[in-house]
Amino acid sequence: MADDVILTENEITETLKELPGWEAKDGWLRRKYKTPGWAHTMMLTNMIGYVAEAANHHPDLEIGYAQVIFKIQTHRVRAITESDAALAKKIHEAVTWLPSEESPLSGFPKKWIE
Ligand SMILES: C[C@H](O)[C@H](O)[C@H]1CNC2=NC(N)=NC(=O)C2=N1
Repeated sequence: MADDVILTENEITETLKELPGWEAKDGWLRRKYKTPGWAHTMMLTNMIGYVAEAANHHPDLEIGYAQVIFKIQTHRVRAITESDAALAKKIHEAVTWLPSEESPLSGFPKKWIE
């Protein structure tokens, strides 16, 4: 496993350009995801858990009826590292994915996770 590479302020700013709706606050990358309700909140939480375990890099989560607040930093160094940016990008890709117009998949018929 590579050593923890702590991101500079400029690198964090550049990272956030690729992460719509995210912020860097108090040494954490953070994003609030709004869900259609409790069932989607639970599915989203489990998906995050699965990806985090596969990555062996874990967020802090705050779960509400129709939202999940995702916070990530590298605990070992108490700072935002390349690992945090990589996990945030993967999670954001998975959370926001819906079928394209060209896809044979119809997609969830109502409001999805934002
Ligand atoms: C032993 C295991 O690899 C470490 O505890 C991992 C697990 N997940 C982790 N997640 C995060 N966010 N930071 C860490 O330092 C970390 N360390």
